[in-house]
Amino acid sequence: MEFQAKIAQIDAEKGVAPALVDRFEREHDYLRISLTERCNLRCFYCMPEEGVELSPSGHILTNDEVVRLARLFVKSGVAKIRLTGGEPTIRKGISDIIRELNQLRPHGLRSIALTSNGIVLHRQLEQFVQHGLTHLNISLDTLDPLKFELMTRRRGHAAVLRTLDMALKSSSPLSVKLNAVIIKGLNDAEVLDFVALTKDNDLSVRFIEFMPFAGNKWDKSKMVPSSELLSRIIRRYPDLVRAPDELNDTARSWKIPGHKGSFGFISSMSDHFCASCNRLRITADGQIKVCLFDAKEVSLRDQMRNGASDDDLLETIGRAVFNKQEKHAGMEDIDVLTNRPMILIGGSIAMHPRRHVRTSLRRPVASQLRYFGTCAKLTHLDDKGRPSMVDVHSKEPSRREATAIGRIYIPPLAYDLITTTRQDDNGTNPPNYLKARSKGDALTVAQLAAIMGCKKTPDLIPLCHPLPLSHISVALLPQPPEQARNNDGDISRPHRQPHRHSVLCTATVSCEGKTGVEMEALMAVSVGLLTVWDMLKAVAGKEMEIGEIIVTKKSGGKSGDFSRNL
Ligand SMILES: Nc1nc2c(ncn2[C@@H]2O[C@H](COP(=O)(O)OP(=O)(O)OP(=O)(O)O)[C@@H](O)[C@H]2O)c(=O)[nH]1
Ligand SMILES: C[S@@+](CC[C@H](N)C(=O)[O-])C[C@H]1O[C@@H](n2cnc3c(N)ncnc32)[C@H](O)[C@@H]1O
Ligand code: SF4
Ligand code: SF4
Repeated sequence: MEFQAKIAQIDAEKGVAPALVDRFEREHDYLRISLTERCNLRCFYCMPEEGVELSPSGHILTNDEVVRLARLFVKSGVAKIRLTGGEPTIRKGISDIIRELNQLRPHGLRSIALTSNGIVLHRQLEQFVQHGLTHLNISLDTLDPLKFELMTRRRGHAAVLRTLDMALKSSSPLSVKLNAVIIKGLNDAEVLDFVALTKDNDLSVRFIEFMPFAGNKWDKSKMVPSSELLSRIIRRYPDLVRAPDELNDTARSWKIPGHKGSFGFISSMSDHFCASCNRLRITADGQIKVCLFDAKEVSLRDQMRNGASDDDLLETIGRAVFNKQEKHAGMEDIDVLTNRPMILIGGSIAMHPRRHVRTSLRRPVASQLRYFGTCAKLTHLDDKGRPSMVDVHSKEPSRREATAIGRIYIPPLAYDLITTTRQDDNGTNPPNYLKARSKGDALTVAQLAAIMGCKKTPDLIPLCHPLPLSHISVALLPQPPEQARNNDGDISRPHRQPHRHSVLCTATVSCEGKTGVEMEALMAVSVGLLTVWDMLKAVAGKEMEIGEIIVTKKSGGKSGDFSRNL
């Protein structure tokens, strides 16, 4: 035993393997494993009412696969594993999984944790603890049985309370936390009742900010910032004090002097804790997901079933970890549509039928590889993902040409100003620099700007080669709505707005060189359109819109000719 403790200590001190360290030097020693996509509740904030399409059972990791991955992660430095779901307690064999995880202690696993809704857990809790469970988080959002039914769309309040009671009385040491997702106007008035639970119980209550996931109808106005809840609690308990947080804890904790327990806030939305993030997750169907809010996933299950070695798996894990983002997007920008619902992440039911979510999430193998940069690499990144200019010294120069187009939508008044002689000003009071100018001046300025911008491309786009351009031609064509509809023909493009006035900018650039000139053509169009904006902003600023910038033709070079019909 002493020997095992020694090994555990050495393992703990050696930190995590490089594969578990990301670009921001975050060491990932906490793994969340989802054991199932199923659940016996239907919490409205976690899954859409219509449910989620479940993966076929053969796609879910087997117990052996779960344990194999757990062992690999622990040997690579993971010290804490949390079992989650769906509802992990309804997975057959969970007790065996906990027992097997317990065998990983000599390799450095210190905590075996479980997050559960507590509905059926009271039947197995004692056994789980005997098998090695050390930390239990029970989710309970309300102390009112009727509200419970409203929030979870199922019954079972009494069963959860029974589990909670049993956990608090557990004979073996068990850390018990209670998770409550707080929703404005629904359960935020119960916060003080939850805090009161900490008086006589060694319990950590955590108030969780409502987070957006596919299908959960998240709305900022339903989210109660942690700071607001804290102010309410301070009004009732002015002498509360900060409580120590565990390293990398999601919660900021507080304690009321004399209370046995504590309470805290998981402010994932208003004050994220990404800088100290040490978490990785495996979904029930065996995908590694490096961030809760990142839709990218790669299948460890498929690799295992195709005979991958532990080294192969670790390499895949390493690439995924390396590419982890610094933090999740801001509150309004989180792209919930491409992510899974929470229940499928572990810790999802989709806006779209699951099939659709699947196609965007489960990438075919080739595109997964592309994502991790092994096969079709981004040409401006080197093997380590650092920016690098492409070396073209061995390429033969050839004639290259590219055409790009783009459009700026403008209001009718602005359209009149650039297409009408200003002497007959109709009293609309245009700015001085547009007054008394003849038709087309603004567009001439934009045309010259586009040509100058094109020549500056390598100065602005870091890894673009400077090229000896032989010709730049730029045309800016004002189009009334009818004309846009008649001769443009590109109405079918998704963002096309044929009912609006616009200026279509076309740039064709050519050179005798070793690389293509599409960046130069795109730059010319972009700068031309921005200059139209600048010239018209005094009369049209808020109503203008630039878009539809695309390459329509390219010729020369090894990749051959390309043309995209308008
Ligand atoms: N942003 C973010 N929030 C997370 C993550 N994991 C869990 N959470 C939040 O924490 C809440 C509670 O999740 P739990 O399953 O109890 O896990 P935990 O809080 O990480 O557990 P501890 O190990 O006790 O810290 C979830 O509802 C989320 O709001 C994560 O990786 N990122
Ligand atoms: C997805 S559940 C899985 C484990 C288990 N079924 C449970 O409810 O505890 C894990 C945690 O995520 C929380 N959760 C689910 N949807 C959430 C959301 N939209 N915002 C914040 N937390 C959420 C739940 O309250 C729960 O505490
Ligand atoms: S939070 Fe999600 S997974 Fe957990 S009990 Fe509710 S519906 Fe089930
Ligand atoms: S949002 Fe992503 S990076 Fe931030 S704490 Fe959660 S998992 Fe970590």
